[in-house]
Amino acid sequence: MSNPNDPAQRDALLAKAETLIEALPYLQRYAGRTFVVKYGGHAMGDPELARDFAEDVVLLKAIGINPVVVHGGGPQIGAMLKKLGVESQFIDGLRVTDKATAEVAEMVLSGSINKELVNWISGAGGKAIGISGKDGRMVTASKVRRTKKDPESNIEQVLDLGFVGEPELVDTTVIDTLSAAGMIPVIAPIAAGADGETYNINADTMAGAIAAAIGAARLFLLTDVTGVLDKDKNLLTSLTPADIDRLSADGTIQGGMIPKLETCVHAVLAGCEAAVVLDGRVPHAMLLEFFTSRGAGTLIRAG
Ligand SMILES: Nc1ncnc2c1ncn2[C@@H]1O[C@H](COP(=O)(O)OP(=O)(O)O)[C@@H](O)[C@H]1O
Ligand SMILES: CC(=O)N[C@@H](CCC(=O)OP(=O)(O)O)C(=O)O
Repeated sequence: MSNPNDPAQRDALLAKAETLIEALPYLQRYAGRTFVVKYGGHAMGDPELARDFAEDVVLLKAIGINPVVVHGGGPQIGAMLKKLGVESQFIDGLRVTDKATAEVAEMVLSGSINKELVNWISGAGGKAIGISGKDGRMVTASKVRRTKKDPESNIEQVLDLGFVGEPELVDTTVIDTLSAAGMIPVIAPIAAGADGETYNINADTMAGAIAAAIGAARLFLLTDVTGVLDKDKNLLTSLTPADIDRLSADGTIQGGMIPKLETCVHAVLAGCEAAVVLDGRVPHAMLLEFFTSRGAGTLIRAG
């Protein structure tokens, strides 16, 4: 039992009090606002990290901030496809998705992973509700179109990624209703298109579109690196959309970091105050980033 009168314990308890006081301006500024948090598939493998993450989300809710969780599950979809003997191809960090792959993606994301995360949050004392973009017609997806210049002919080629979608319309009614009722929405990155087809959406893209539609105070993208790194692997602590254009053009940003930063730019240009790419391997990464003045990861602002 903690005893503030015990000189041996006093310093540690005072340090705890100071940490809480350090958080006070942030609590005052962000009470009633929404934070969209993207939890990546890589981070889900570690039960201790999952428990820490769930506790952070529940703590945010308890202090009056509305967390909205969007989850990934790329490695888990990959593992299931492997069991089924299906190989995946990625273009610019996006999984080329035929009809059968879309079915597997929906099963893994909306089924097992979504409910696992709901369970972690319930275990930490929160009331989480698992949904996908299909529920309440929250997200209407459109088919992603990508082009690439053929290096020999210099002709622009259209790449077909199949049922890979991006959020075209976001109706936040379901999120607003759940949040106002004291619940924590946990969202799988699957949505229907206006054509009625099921689309597989990159989880970062889904999170950014939702953050943009809500006008979130923060978009947190938890991943498996310390943040955005330069060519010498040094952490870039803050970036603007112009910096990101430059880093994309010179090849510093690759693979999964491409949709992540495209999403951040989209969100901050649409009114989300700031997006942060941070290391989900660090226990309580989100709380440390937000409630202390030390900050971690890469902060992206409109300019
Ligand atoms: N400039 C960069 N800085 C940091 N990571 C980068 C960069 N360019 C590419 N990456 C890659 O992006 C990965 C993160 O994206 P991704 O694998 O999609 O993560 P998640 O599953 O968390 O969404 C990193 O592990 C790293 O390999
Ligand atoms: C189109 C596309 O690439 N969709 C992703 C959806 C899951 C995801 O984004 O998961 P992570 O955040 O864990 O990578 C996929 O199929 O892997």
